[in-house]
Amino acid sequence: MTDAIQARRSAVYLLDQVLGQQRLLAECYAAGVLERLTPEDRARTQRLANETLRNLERVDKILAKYLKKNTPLHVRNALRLGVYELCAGGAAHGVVNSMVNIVSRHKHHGALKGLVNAVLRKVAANGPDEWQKLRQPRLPKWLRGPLVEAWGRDAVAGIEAVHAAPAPLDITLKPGGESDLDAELLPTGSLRRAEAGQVSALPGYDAGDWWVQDAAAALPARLLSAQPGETVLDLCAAPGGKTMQLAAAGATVSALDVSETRLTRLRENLERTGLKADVIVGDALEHQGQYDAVLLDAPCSATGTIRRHPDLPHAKDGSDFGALINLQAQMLAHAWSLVKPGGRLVFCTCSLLPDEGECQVEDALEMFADMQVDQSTLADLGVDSDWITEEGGLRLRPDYWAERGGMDGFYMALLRKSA
Ligand SMILES: C[S@@+](CC[C@H](N)C(=O)[O-])C[C@H]1O[C@@H](n2cnc3c(N)ncnc32)[C@H](O)[C@@H]1O
Repeated sequence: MTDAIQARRSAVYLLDQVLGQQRLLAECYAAGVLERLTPEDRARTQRLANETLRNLERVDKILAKYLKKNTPLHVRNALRLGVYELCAGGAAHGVVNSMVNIVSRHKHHGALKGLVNAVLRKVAANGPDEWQKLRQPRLPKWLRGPLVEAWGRDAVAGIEAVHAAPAPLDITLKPGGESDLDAELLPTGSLRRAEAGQVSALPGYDAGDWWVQDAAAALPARLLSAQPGETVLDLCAAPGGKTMQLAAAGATVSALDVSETRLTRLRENLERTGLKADVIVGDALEHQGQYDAVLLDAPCSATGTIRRHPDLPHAKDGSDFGALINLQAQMLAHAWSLVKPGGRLVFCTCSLLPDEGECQVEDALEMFADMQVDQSTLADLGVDSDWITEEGGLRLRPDYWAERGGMDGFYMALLRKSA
């Protein structure tokens, strides 16, 4: 049994954090804000916060009719959640009572419970019909502009259409692992289930036969094609999806990340799957050594993961992207110094912005005379040839394979060093 009010109260708190404090949901979860909830209530809270944020444009359009601009954020967020639930078919009685209860307990805004009751009753009567007529939610202007410039209006509308629904559950199978998962096998080798459900209850989870990894995110390690016995450095490794692929391929893997907290999750993942890697806490820019192959999954805007993280467009405004682009260029240059002559490097980011993908590789190719793009493993990935870019990398977008459920946005390229 879930505690509906508890989950709703926690979801409103999360909305306050994202829309008031510009905190990402992942930061809230890492800080333990949902720790006291049962697994069921935690899942319900996350779903409510995610879906309200995914549909915020529609929700606010409906609320605008009934609400003054200066309504306090906490009250507005309780109403936002209420509108989402009512328009998604939630039972009016339960939704309205919960939201009135949540606002009535607020130490400053309790007096506004009557407003909440009145607005939500009107929304219960008219909201679901109005909702049907509203347009598909758009990305915010600061992000939509650059994406339209890069990919065109139709592509961006296609990306927004995929963002409108929750992502499917994609799974990477350990070689020889349990495959009785009732899932579709994608041409790229990932398994896909339409609904996530309780991941840890699926067959083979406890035995460590597989891990959750978006189909696009599974491709950089396959592009690198690590061989048994090779020394491979995974430079920004946590929480370890790619580390596990490299280790499962039989490589001798070093997994480095600057975040001790995120590395804890990487260690747990390795333990569950029985895979091995040398785990290093450190700054990628200071690491030294020589490796047969390096995988650099650089920190980025994460704009390719919005359907999984619908909070991102609301918590961010693009002001930190310039610093990330500079950091990626520095990391790529340093990572290149760690590759042995004749060795290779995969550079990748889960971004939709060419500045964090294609442009980085074009700049690096100009800077390093001993760097070439290697396309030899692209044909083995099961991707459409249209997705291969001019410089020989691979561009993936959420609207690709939309009829199958789409994929995360990603860029990746395999770079070979002269012997
Ligand atoms: C895109 S995530 C990596 C995801 C990971 N490769 C996977 O497949 O599970 C980027 C990572 O870069 C790490 N990071 C950021 N700055 C770093 C730095 N200076 N040195 C090392 N790691 C860094 C972050 O902590 C984060 O875990």
